[in-house]
Formats: sequence, structure tokens, C-alpha cells
Amino acid sequence: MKILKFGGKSLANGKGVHTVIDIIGDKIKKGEKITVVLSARGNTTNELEEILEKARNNEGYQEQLKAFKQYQVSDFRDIAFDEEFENLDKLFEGVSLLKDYSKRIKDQVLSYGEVMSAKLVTQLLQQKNIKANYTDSRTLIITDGQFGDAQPLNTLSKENVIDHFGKYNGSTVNVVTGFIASNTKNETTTLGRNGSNYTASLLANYLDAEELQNFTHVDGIYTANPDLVPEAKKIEKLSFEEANELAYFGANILHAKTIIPLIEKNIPLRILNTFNDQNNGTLITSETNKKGIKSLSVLDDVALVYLEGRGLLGKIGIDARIFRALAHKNISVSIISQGSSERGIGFVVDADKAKEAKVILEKEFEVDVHQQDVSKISIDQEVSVISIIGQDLSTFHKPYNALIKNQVVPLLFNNTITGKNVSLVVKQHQLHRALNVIHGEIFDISKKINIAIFGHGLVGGTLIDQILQSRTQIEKRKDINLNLFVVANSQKVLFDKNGVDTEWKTKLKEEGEPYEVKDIIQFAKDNHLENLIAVDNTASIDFTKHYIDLVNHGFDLVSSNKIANTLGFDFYKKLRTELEENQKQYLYETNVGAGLPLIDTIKLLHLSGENITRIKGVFSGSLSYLFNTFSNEERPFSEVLQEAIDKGFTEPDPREDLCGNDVGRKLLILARELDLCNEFEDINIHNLIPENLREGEVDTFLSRLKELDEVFQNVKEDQKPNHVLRYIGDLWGDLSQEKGNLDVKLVSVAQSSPLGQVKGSDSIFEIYTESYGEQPIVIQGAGAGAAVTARGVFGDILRLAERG
Ligand SMILES: NC(=O)C1=CN([C@@H]2O[C@H](COP(=O)(O)OP(=O)(O)OC[C@H]3O[C@@H](n4cnc5c(N)ncnc54)[C@H](OP(=O)(O)O)[C@@H]3O)[C@@H](O)[C@H]2O)C=CC1
Ligand SMILES: N[C@@H](CC=O)C(=O)O
Repeated sequence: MKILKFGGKSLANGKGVHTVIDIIGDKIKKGEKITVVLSARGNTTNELEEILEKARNNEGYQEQLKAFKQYQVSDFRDIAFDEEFENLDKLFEGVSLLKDYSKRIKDQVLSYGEVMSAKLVTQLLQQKNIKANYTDSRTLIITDGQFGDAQPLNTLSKENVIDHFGKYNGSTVNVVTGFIASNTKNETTTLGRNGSNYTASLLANYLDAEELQNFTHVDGIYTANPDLVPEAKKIEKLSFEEANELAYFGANILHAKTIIPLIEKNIPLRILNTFNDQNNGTLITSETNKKGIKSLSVLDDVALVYLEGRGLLGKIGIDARIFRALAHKNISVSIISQGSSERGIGFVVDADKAKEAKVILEKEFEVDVHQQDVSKISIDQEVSVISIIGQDLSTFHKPYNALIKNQVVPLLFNNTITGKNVSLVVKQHQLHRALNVIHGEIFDISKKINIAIFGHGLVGGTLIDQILQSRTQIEKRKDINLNLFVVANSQKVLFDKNGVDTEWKTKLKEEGEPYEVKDIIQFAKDNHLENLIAVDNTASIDFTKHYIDLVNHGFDLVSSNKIANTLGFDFYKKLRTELEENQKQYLYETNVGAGLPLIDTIKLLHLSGENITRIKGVFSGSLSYLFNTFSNEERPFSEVLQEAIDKGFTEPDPREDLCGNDVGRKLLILARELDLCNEFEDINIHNLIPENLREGEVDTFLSRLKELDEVFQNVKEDQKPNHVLRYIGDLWGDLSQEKGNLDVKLVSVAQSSPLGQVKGSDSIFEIYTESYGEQPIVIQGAGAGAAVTARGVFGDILRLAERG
């Protein structure tokens, strides 16, 4: 015998009931022996409760009652509910006259939900020539007299059930009302929360069923609520013990008490989806999984109560007084946390009990408040509890750190000593993000990194394409899902919370909208996006003004833009302070030497105590290309410069390279990595642009490039034989002082020297240190170009993603 239990959503009007009839019909056809247990249909129980309240409060309930009746019969005109409707009318009338109702009356009213549901399904089955027998569970399950949450009297109930089922030879399906029962005085009682499931598991127990199949509207039990966590996965198998934990911590499919009758008889429970016959659901058995499962569950109808005060320190009996006072009023406390100093104790109660709990405690601690031993008794209603089931403390740092990194600071947390569960109380508005962050961290599924790209020119555009090309591979290899949720230029933004695709350029053009950076921050918040990174691929000083705001709102930063690192030292420090306070990171490896691993190397040498005494070299890829080519070939300077521009080596405004600012910035960035406090004004820069070409629009400058030819031809010809031109940066002096010397200049060097041998757009950096003496560490390679730079930015993004 299998027990099939169908929930309210499975039995709703429309597709629901008919699907249920088909499922039952199929089983009968296959010769399976089954018993069916039903909940009330759709929203029936809630509706009956609401009408009852209205009747008591003398609010017009007739209209809702009429709609309720229509719902029950609308799809099934030939089924008669006259008797049930008449009884309900009488009950509501009585309540409205008395302006009150007892728990006994409420149980009577609610019982009609299950009665009508079972009556309907029985008749629909009979219409299909299936032998079905309406079974009112009040004749079977006998309980104590606790209306609303009655406890079954097992011996009596079991006898009734065995007796009743003994009368059927197996070819008739008993269609049993769930949830309802009767006491020994033959009065209707109900079995409380999850009552229909309880009826089904009691029957399974009494009848030694081979399986209980619980048909719901979901595919099974998930690692988290899929409505809140899109990446949630279905759990194939669970042990009863684990299911019990899930039930206790709020998984809304089961209630702990419903599992006990199954455990007793070792009867498997399968959670199935009425509307998906292709799914095996979740199987719950006594078998324990060695690895253990992990799941996230949420209690959100809760409140946090907090008691604080200096007088609690070391005082004995405070906790006892709190819990005794609450227990006295039947208020149950679920999660408790107390500081070791005992200056405060926080705990969680059901939301609807919070105010009462506060009043009770205020009364209990009246004297203590007066004596200022207790300073505060407060409640916070806007909280949720997340329980990580299967999580022990040895690896708890992972989800915890991820939460902090995503600016979710739990208000309270506790763990079970013997089990493997940790519960956290978080602010309700952070629940969604918190769940996704924890889920991404504890499951073997990819961690989503939400990236906002600002600037999609040469570097930014290449970066987007590189990410879109490699993201599948990265997800496979690293379990990191790179989600580009924003692409923006100086005018417009394209939002897509699920990530832009290869059509991003067209979409940005057609669907892009004007924006301010705060809109992007808001979008991330509204969509509960976690692991946020803002990538600056602009050359804009204006955009850098938003860095601190972005950091304060949970974004890590990556930039190819060098401006933020070369603004005033005050800003430089402030940004780092904000980063530290928010536990955010800022990576900018491409600021010097494009994709070359320079900044990291310098940072490491410095951090490890290696004294760097000088850094010298060709810092600019574009000027390297320009002077390498111009020195070796007999071509006009303007022609080679145009080539460097066309190859994407220069800054958006090439005058930034030629005037020395770009090299100056790079030099300053390196100096600041060595903890020097130099300002941009401290740099001695040899500006290569003749004064008459320095001002004006970039286009005008580009149209006058030829005017540079004579100037540079003369410089070239003025050199010693076998010498070439190089534009270098040089950081020197006593670098243990507050400031170093920073020079940017055009020099003529022997072609045979290391600097003289640099080719193409290569940069070369000579790093002199105390240990390495006269022989510098040399880093050399492509110092400019969209592809290498974008790859470097990509590297920074991945570094952040992996650090998590
Ligand atoms: N090229 C190279 O080899 C290297 C470049 N870099 C750095 O990379 C950065 C980008 O260079 P590149 O790609 O050549 O520049 P581009 O001029 O090609 O692209 C700049 C992008 O930034 C956008 N932008 C400008 N201002 C803003 C703003 N305030 N807010 C949002 N978006 C803005 C532009 O949009 P719009 O079109 O609307 O103006 C454009 O999409 C520069 O900072 C450069 O120094 C670093 C290392 C090497
Ligand atoms: N314009 C820059 C690009 C990289 O920072 C250069 O030429 O080096």
C-alpha cells in the first residue's frame, strides 16, 4: 500500500484537480494499491479563517463567503455541497451574533475545507469509473481535546484505521480528509500545522505502508528556496534526521512531527511535484548519507528580542528569569545568543509574539531597569533567520567571510553543539543577498561575480569580449560565473541582471538609458546582487569621484584608469581607508606596464622588506613604439605617431603620452607603492609637445601632427652616433625618506645598452634593490595595447573573484 497525499496547491481549480485525478487513475490502472489523503483545495483554509474573523469582527463577510462557495463549485457544477454550505452559513451566523468564536468552532469551520476536497475528488474518481470511497478521518483519527493542535490517541486511532481499511479488498481507493480528526466526545479537532501531512504519515504508520508520496507544487526539497536563490539545486536523497533538521529550521514542506510516524516504521517519504511527472522528487529514508547534505532554510516570520545592561554582568539567574517569564506566557524562544561578558542576551521569537515578549520582560525586569542594571529591552521585527543545515564550524568562516565581504553583518549567530547547523539572524532587507552569498559559498556550484563595466572603448570593449568568450570555460574550471550586469559609457548604461550577451553593443545603443552612478548602486541593491566589482576602463577624472561611493556600497574596484591613484595624496589615503573599513579591494595591475606583472612584484618586494633603491625604464608603450621606430627608420615623426595611435597604444588623448603625464602617473603610482608620499606636482616632466600645440581640442592637435616632424628630426640628428632616443621614467634618491625624486625625460642612449635594445611597444622596468645590487630585476614586455591591457584587467577581476 502506498499513501498519496495531495496538498492545497495541487488541488486548486483549473489544472490542479484534474491532474490529481489523472495521477490517481494512472496508479489504479497500473494495479498499485493506494490510499489518498487530501488537504483543503487552493486557499480554502485561509479563506475560511478570514471569513471567520470577519464574522467575529462584525465586518461584512457575506461577499467573501459567496465568492468562496463559487470557487468550490465553479468548475464542478454537478457536485452538491448544499449540506456543507448550509452548515458553514449557520456557523458564521452564530459567530457574528456572538462576536466571538472558540477554538472548537474554528476547528469545525476549517474541517469543511478537507471535507469538500475529499468529497469532490471521490465523486470525480467515481465519474471515471474508479472505485473510490469518501473517508472522513474524524471517524478514524481520535485525538485529545486540544482544539487547533490536537494530539492523536494512537491505539484507538490505529484500531479504527485497521478496522476501516480491512473492509476494503484493495480495489477501492479510500479518499481520506487530511488535517481533521475528532476527540473522544466526537467533536471535530484539527492536527495543527502541516496537519494533512500528519494524517498521511499516521495512516502510513498504522497501515505499514510501503511509501508515503507527498505531492506538492515543487519538484522536491531544494538546497534553498528557488524563488530566492535561482541557483538552488534539488536534493535527491535525504535521511529522516536531516529532513527533521530542515523541518525544524523552517523548510516549509515538512513538519518534524509528521516524520516521526515514518521513522518508527522505516517508511520512505517521497516529495513529488503534481505538475511534473518527469521528476523523481526527493526521497527521504532512514539511510544516512556519509557526506551529509547541506541546505539553507529561512524563518522570516520572526523577531529579535534584545536585553542589554551592565547589571547583567556575572549576575546569576538572569537567563532563567527571562525564559521562565516567557514560558509562563507560552512564548517559545528559538535561537539564543549571549555575549561571554553577559552584558547582553538576544533571542528569536515568533513575530506575532514579539511585542508581548517585550512587555513581559519589561515587567519582569522593572526593578532592574529602575536600578539601571538593565538599560534596554528592544525588539527588531525586520529580521530573518537563515539556518545552514549541515554546516559545522570548521568551515563556517567561508560563508561568514563572504557575508561580511558583501556587507551583510549578521546580528546574531549560533550553532548546534552536536549537530552540524549554524543559524544566523540577518536584517530582512538583506535576506535575499545573504542567502545567495552563502549558497554560492557552500555548494559546489559556481560563485556569481556581478561586474559593472564603466567604459567600453578600446580596453573596455576588448575586456567585455574576452570575458564573454571565456566565461563558460572559467565557470567549468573555476566555478566562477562572471556576470556582466552593467555596461556603461559616459552617456548611457545597459542593465541586465542576468548578464549581457554578445549583442551588448547593439543593445546598449538601442536600449541604453541615461544614468547616474547611484542608479547602478540602486540596481545592484534592488536585485540583491552579490560579489560586486566595478571596473573603470575610462580615462575620466569625473568617474574616479564615484570610487568611494561604490566602495561604501559593497563594490570591489578594478581599474585600468590611472587617475585615481595619481590624484592628491589625501584622496589616495582616504580611498584606502574606505577600502579597509569596507573590507573591499582595489586592483590596478594595468596602471603601469599594461598586462605586465609589475605592480604585484613591486608590492611583494616592498612588503617582504626588500629595499627598492631605484626604478628606471621605458614606462610608456606608445612612446616606446614611437621612439624605437622613429630612431631606427627614416620616417617622419608624425607618421609613426599616427601608427601608435592606430594600434591603440596611446591614451584616448595622445597628448597625455606626449606631454609626459602618462609616464609621470605611472612613476607616481610606483612611488606610492613604496609608501612614498609624492604628489603629481613633484614630478619633473619633460613635456615633448611644443607649446603652441598644447592647448585646444584633440582633433585639432591630430590634424597638426606634421608640425612635430621638424622638431623631432632635429633631436634625432643631434645625437651621438649609434645612439637612440628613449623616453624614460626614473624614480631615485633616498627612497626611505618621505618623498623620492621622480624624473620623466627624453634621453639618448647607446643602441647597445639594455634600454637601447627595447623593441616594438615594449616597456622595460629596471628594479634596483639592496639585495640585487648593481644587477636590477628586469621586467620587460608589451607595455601597451588593448588586448594585453584588457587581459591584465581580466586577471585582476579573477583575482578578486577567487579571493572571494
Ligand atoms: N591602451 C592601453 O594600452 C592602455 C590603456 N590604459 C587605460 O585604459 C583606459 C581606457 O583606455 P581606452 O580604452 O583606450 O579609452 P577609450 O577612449 O577607447 O574608451 C573610454 C571609454 O570610457 C567611457 N567613458 C569616458 N568617461 C566616462 C565616464 N565618466 N563614465 C563612464 N564611462 C566613461 C567612454 O565613453 P564615451 O564614448 O561615451 O566617451 C569610452 O567608452 C585609460 O584610462 C587608459 O589609460 C591602461 C593601460 C594600457
Ligand atoms: N598610453 C599608455 C598605455 C598604457 O598605459 C602607454 O602608452 O603606455
